[in-house]
Amino acid sequence: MRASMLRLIRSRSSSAASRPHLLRRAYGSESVPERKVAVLGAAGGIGQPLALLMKLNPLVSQLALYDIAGTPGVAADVGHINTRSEVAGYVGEEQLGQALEGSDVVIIPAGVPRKPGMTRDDLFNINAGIVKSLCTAIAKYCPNAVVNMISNPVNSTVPIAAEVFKKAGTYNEKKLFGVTTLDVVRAKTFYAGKAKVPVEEVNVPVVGGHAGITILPLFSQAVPKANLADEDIKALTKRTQDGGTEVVEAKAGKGSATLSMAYAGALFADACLKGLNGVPDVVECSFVQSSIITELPFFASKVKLGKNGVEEVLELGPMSDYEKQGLEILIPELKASIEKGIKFANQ
Ligand SMILES: NC(=O)c1ccc[n+]([C@@H]2O[C@H](COP(=O)([O-])OP(=O)(O)OC[C@H]3O[C@@H](n4cnc5c(N)ncnc54)[C@H](O)[C@@H]3O)[C@@H](O)[C@H]2O)c1
Ligand SMILES: O=C(O)C[C@H](O)C(=O)O
Repeated sequence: MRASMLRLIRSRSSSAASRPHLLRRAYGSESVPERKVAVLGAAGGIGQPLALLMKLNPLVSQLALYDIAGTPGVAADVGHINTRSEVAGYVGEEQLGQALEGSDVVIIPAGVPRKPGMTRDDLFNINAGIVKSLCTAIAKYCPNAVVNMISNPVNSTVPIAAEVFKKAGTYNEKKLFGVTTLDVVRAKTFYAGKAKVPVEEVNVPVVGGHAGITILPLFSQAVPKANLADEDIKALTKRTQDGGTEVVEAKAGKGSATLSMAYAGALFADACLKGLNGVPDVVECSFVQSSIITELPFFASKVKLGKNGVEEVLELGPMSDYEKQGLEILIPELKASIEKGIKFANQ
């Protein structure tokens, strides 16, 4: 999201916000299409700040906030912010169809979070069913939408979504994304701190999946370059892999990452919207259907985003021996999580 653009929108009066043609002029000759974004689980720990951040995004014209409870309040609150999008709250299954209809992007942070001592896979029993029913509705009401899956365990919920869409005859592998942006956000932050480089200049690809050792940051490709010792790289890798657990333990039973996840989710949704709008060279890491990288059907890697979703899954690039070893080790665990999701969706 361009800060200058946001300032321009904010400086317009609220009456202009209800007249989209005036907002179009604010972008000069650029045509900014209407885009509907739906957030499922919008009253939750991630959902609320994510709703706020999507309300601040000038690429969004309609924001649908859905949950099983609490969304009228969240929608009324966020809806008073004088930015472009119209906000509506939807509550309960009978309003899910309305929330989804016409959506370009659906973001799913619905489901239970971890408590200390739990793995992400421990969430499977509850979250798999939630994701299955939400994806069944997506297939019915907005089969062409880009889906950003946040609900854990992402390594299994993305395959569940794919199977549900396949059964409904709506699966488009270019439009289903597991959101792994928080791993990239953490890797950037931790690397900048250790390498003592400005964090806003840092880039680090993170590949594999989104749980423990399946999270593989490629610090050998980090920019700006820094000559960190092997021990430092190992510690940074471990901290990135355990980033979620670090937050779960610090919150001591009150859930997992919500604010940093909302930031990461908003960043990834913004990249998807830019891709849909034809902005060139939008590249983010994401857990997607993948055939060129490993034998696994899904894998997180750098992905080029375009008007149809995934435009290209990019190769991993040169890796250190330590990273190659990490890649080998993660494959059996990631494979099992993917298979678990596929099996669940088909039973
Ligand atoms: N991908 C990632 O990097 C990442 C990061 C952080 C958290 N997460 C995951 O995101 C999920 C949500 O975390 P949270 O902290 O926001 O949890 P939360 O409990 O605070 O919020 C979850 C929300 O989902 C709603 N919900 C439950 N069932 C629903 C359904 N059938 N339809 C719609 N909404 C439903 C709940 O009412 C609640 O408001 C968890 O599974 C968590 O593990 C993923
Ligand atoms: O760790 C969790 O359970 C939530 C999330 O996957 C995270 O990485 O913070």
